[in-house]
Amino acid sequence: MIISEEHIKAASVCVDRRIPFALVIPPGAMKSILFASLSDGESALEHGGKRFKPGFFASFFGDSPSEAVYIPAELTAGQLLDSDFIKTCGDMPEAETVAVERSTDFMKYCSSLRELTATLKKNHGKTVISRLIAVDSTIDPIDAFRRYVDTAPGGTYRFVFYTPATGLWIGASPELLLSHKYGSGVFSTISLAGTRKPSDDMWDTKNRVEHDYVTDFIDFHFRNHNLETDIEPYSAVAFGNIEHLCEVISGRGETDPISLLDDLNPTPALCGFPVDQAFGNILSYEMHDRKCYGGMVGLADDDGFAAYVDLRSCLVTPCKNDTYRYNIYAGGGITEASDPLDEWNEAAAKARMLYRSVTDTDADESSDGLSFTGYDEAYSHTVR
Ligand SMILES: C=C(O[C@@H]1C=C(C(=O)O)C=C[C@H]1O)C(=O)O
Repeated sequence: MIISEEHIKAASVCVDRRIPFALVIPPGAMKSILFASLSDGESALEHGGKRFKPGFFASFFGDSPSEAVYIPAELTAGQLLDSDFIKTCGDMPEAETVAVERSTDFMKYCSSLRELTATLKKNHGKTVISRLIAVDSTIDPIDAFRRYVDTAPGGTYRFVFYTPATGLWIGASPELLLSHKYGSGVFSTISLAGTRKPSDDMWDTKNRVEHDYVTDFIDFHFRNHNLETDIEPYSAVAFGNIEHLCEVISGRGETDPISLLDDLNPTPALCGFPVDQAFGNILSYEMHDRKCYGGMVGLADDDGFAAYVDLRSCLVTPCKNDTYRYNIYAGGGITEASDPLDEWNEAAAKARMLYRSVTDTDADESSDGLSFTGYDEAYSHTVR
């Protein structure tokens, strides 16, 4: 089992006692890594701001690395499972993040997207708009994470973490934002945007246009940091019943890695282009606060760091009667060529695996109007 019983129990103690923690499985890893700490609010960056401190870090959408929350590996699983030790820890603060929000309304989403596409027909560019899918479930969050890990691709960065500032998040990110070994002169990332069914053998123009905004943006910032960019040929990355258009990108040279990360975050894969226009559109047309969705999550050690985009993720809030509210966030790139129903269904397809993990139903069978209904028919029109 990728997550040991000990880590599952230790993570459950952290959830119950609101102890800041992260349980992480990096891409390709066969074992989970646990971080837990009683200290809260410490900066994730070392003095001088040029490196991350060893540990787990996460940030809100649009925040810079210096604002990231930080969890060092201070407490061991053994300590967390020692009830005498836990008694000495006292009570930790409640999460500051109240997450009991409603799912995005289909009609409002469609009218919003119609307005946005009309604006983009004039101004051009791309904006990523997300949906919120809120679902109540009696499935315990650590169990939901275990179920998600069982189904999410092994190439994803799988995480569950809690801090009072962010609340409790579960995710499986297919998107590397930046990895770097200090002093190596190599910076790695991917351009991941464009979504289709695996059965399709073509990437249509809309997907290519959406994708190229991301590649051009990364290439621009790499060059701006005097890095020599190398872009590998297009590939397809599978995520459940969809796949994404991907280019692996590396940059060679020397630059301040934290400042490069700051410039890349968020890329047009989660925000859009031009950046200011996209931020403005998100504020105007999206109907919820993204919180950590679209921010970053990552790991650092003494040698370097790897930061991923916080996506295919949800915020979990404990509710009454042993139920939990799972707020799943999922979106897609909107251009002047977007059709609202297709985009609605594409976001649903991205959320589907997580939805299944946090509930016992398949989304298609759910009767709560969260609507994955019509996915197959509508989606087949999107992807040509
Ligand atoms: C915005 C999301 O995914 C991003 C958007 C994609 C797209 O628009 O095709 C594809 C992969 C991700 O970069 C999400 O999962 O919520």
